[in-house]
Amino acid sequence: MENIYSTSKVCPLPNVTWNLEPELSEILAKSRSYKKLLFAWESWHNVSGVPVKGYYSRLVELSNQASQGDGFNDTGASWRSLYETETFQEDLERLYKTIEPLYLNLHAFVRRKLYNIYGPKYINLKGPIPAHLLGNMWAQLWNNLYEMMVPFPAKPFLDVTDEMVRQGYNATHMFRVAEEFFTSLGLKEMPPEFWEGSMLVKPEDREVVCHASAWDFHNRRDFRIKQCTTVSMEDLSTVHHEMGHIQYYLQYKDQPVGFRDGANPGFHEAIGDVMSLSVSTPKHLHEINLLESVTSDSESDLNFLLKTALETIAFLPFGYLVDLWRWDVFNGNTPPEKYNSAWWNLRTKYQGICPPTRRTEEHFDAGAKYHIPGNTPYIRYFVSFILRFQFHEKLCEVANQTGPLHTCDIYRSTEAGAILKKVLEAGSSRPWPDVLQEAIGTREINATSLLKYFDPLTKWLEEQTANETLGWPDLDWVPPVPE
Ligand SMILES: O=C(CCC(O)(O)[C@H](Cc1ccccc1)NC(=O)c1ccccc1)N[C@@H](Cc1c[nH]c2ccccc12)C(=O)O
Ligand SMILES: [Zn+2]
Repeated sequence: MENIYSTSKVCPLPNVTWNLEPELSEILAKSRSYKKLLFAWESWHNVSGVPVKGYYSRLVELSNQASQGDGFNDTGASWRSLYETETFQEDLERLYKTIEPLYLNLHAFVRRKLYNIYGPKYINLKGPIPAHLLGNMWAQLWNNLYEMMVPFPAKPFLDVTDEMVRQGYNATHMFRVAEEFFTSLGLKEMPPEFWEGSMLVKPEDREVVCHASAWDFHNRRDFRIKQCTTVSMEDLSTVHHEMGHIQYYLQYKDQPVGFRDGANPGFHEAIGDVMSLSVSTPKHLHEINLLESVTSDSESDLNFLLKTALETIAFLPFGYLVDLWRWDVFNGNTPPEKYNSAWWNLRTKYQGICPPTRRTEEHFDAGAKYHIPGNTPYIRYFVSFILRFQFHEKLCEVANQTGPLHTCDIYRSTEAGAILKKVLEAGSSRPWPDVLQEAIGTREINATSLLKYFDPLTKWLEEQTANETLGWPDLDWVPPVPE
């Protein structure tokens, strides 16, 4: 299934082939042509999803057998057990409810902006947003819409992709920049084996799994990243994300092998992204010469907060629903003949999006997202996106970063690095609530820090959407298919 996903191609013309990376992702990110976006979206979902459906239902059977052999009811139960919390699913629902109001405001704001671009034919101001218009193949990150909805365009533009290209950035340099951020905190540098063994760009001569990943070879020396890096700000974030995994590996490499894991899977996913919260600030981008001028006033702050919300708040419903769908598949509530309707029910219920064209049970749209054919759990990202802000708040405090949380940059703070180092070297040797308590003074994962971070934006978004319909009461609306 991973091979089908990684080698699927769309051929719009006889001698033109589009892979997911980079061609199709770039179209979803940059095109504003409704029809071109629809072609790319529908082609990818058909070519990558449909062929894996049969294999997937077989994987569910085999995986459940293995999990039952381990004493679990099904694979979903096995995956959830890693969080060692009896009330895990209730905790998640409560977490989601605390951030849902902010998501609804962001959704209404973005829908109105898309209405101004695509018009009433394709955007229903009381309905879900067509899934192919959000700048990302899965509508999971909306950062590529930022340039179309900058609140105060007169301020410096915060996506530094063009500047990175202009300065001749390449993949290796992006990884060096990320490494330098980690070492500035007193954390470890990448060992020589990392630079020798990693695959940082898509090779010309062979098919590879382009979905980024970080690997521990369990010999306490070899740690590698495989990433088809392109020069963009979005990929700079992924570089930090992957290097966060390597830093965790490096810090816990002397633990017994059974403890060489994150305190829980959400911890492993959060480390690199905590760095990104500092790196993406205008102040930091200016410091590393990617942003010519930096203005610190409330309008610039709102520009930055909106961009960050498009990369984090927008993700939360998707981060939540993927395993809501999968847990029901593993426990039998969702049989193969309901895979696609169950997927789209959740996609509309939580994300407020709809398929841009009719989807049937002939299709398997969950299979068009790496982690399904790759059989990689997903709730870890939802947990990490919340946890990231709790770490950020604490690290900013110890870094003596006064001022609003969203302007904080922990760069060069060895005090902040020391807090993180203790978390990382513990690996999974102690229960995660103990590790969290020792690091930031609370035993629970909660959205308080996240809501505090976005507070200025929340108020502004509420004003902006005062006359909008929040949510998508026209639940069953779908856009017309363009002639
Ligand atoms: O999938 C990834 C990054 C890939 C990974 O680093 O999480 C990778 C996935 C993977 C797992 C297992 C086999 C192959 C790939 N996970 C790891 O490399 C990894 C490393 C150590 C421990 C656990 C996982 N991100 C998710 C969520 C995400 C989207 N945008 C983001 C921005 C920042 C952080 C995460 C995301 C996604 O793309 O949908
Ligand atoms: Zn990851």
